[in-house]
Amino acid sequence: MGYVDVWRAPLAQAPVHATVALPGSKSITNRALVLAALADGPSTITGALRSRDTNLMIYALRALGTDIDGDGTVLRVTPGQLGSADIDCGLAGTVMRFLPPVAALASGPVAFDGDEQARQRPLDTILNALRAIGADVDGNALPFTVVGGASVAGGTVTIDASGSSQFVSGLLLSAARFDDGIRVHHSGKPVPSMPHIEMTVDMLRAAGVRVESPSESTEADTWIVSPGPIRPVDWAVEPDLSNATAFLAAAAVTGGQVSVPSWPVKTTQPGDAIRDILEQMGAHVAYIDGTLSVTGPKQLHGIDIDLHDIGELTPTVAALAALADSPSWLRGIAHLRGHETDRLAALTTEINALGGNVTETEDGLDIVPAPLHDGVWHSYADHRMATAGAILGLCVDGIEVEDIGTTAKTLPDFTGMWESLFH
Ligand SMILES: O=C(O)C1=C[C@@H](OP(=O)(O)O)[C@@H](O)[C@H](O)C1
Ligand SMILES: C=C(OP(=O)(O)O)C(=O)O
Repeated sequence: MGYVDVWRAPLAQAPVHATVALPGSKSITNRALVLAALADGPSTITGALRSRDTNLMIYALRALGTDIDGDGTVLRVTPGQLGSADIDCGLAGTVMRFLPPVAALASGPVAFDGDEQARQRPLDTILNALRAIGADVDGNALPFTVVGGASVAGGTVTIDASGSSQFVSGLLLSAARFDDGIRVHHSGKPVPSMPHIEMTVDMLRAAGVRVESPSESTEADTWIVSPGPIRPVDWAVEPDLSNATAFLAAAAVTGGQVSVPSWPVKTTQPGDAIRDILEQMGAHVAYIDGTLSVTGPKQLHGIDIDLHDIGELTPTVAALAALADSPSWLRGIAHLRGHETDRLAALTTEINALGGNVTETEDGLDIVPAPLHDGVWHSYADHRMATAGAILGLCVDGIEVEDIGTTAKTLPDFTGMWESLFH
């Protein structure tokens, strides 16, 4: 038998009371790094997340020719000539979807590979889109090679982005550097995670790039980026609100109170939606002087919710729902089958293995609360599966989370931060 790395999730003996400062957002950090590498001068990034996904982005951009200085949360990024490189994507969607368009601008071949599980994640949409706008790409999934030709024609491309918003974000982030910019038209079922595309558009605009998004253009589902320079920016990264949701959930399920400082007043991060979700489930949420505080009720209630725009929150919401006093229906998240793992299957299997009653539907999960018991919670190399196990472990004695270390994808000190909830 092989060695299984298990972590005994702490049971909350009393309501959790804590203030938790979260490190920077993965999504904002990795966008800032790409834009800084493509800019026409040096940028700084403060409050950068340092985690597996962001370190992979840093190593990849350095390999491509970018100078990135600083080993902490303050980074100085100086763009360089983009050239041949070998890129390890790990399991990071942002690396495998944001960098192929950058690689197309390099002066030679750029080989991409990643974790075993990453080879299952959908990529053909963006690789085909790159071919359609003049890039030379060999392969349709990891491993693949982009043979950079120092420039990309750009122009109009129609894609089906119903599998991931990152296909659109990836194309838009580099497009100002294409000869003709880009006009991306989506055709297919609705695009998920739209706030993440708004995040891309907002950050491009902050870097001086002209972008038309569907809300302003006459054409639905169409984004247009004009060719032109990407300006250097001093980026200040917001805390990662998706990672914050697990800690806020700790208050919600134990009847305690957790506060997260530096919660942005206005943000495109999907994690902001946890405020409404927790209120709907019966928690009290207060936002005072930039600090978000959640106070848990005696008992949480179920929720009927479309998570299409905020799919990243599903593992947290599923854990909350499994501990509620009435059924929940989580809808609009078929695309989660292409995340780090098939999250719909993983959540169903793992909650049911503890005695739960979850049914996987075509586009989500039906969760009927049932008494849960001890057992091993498998993570499937998915950071958010691991944190969902930790949430359940607060209320169910004897949950052992296998591969808790996988949380390092976006939060290297997860266990330290989680254990600090009890001091
Ligand atoms: O652009 C981004 O930073 C992200 C977009 C979303 O991807 P999908 O649209 O594939 O869900 C999200 O789930 C992922 O965690 C991060
Ligand atoms: C889907 C996720 O990550 P990725 O950026 O790898 O797609 C996630 O963090 O929930």
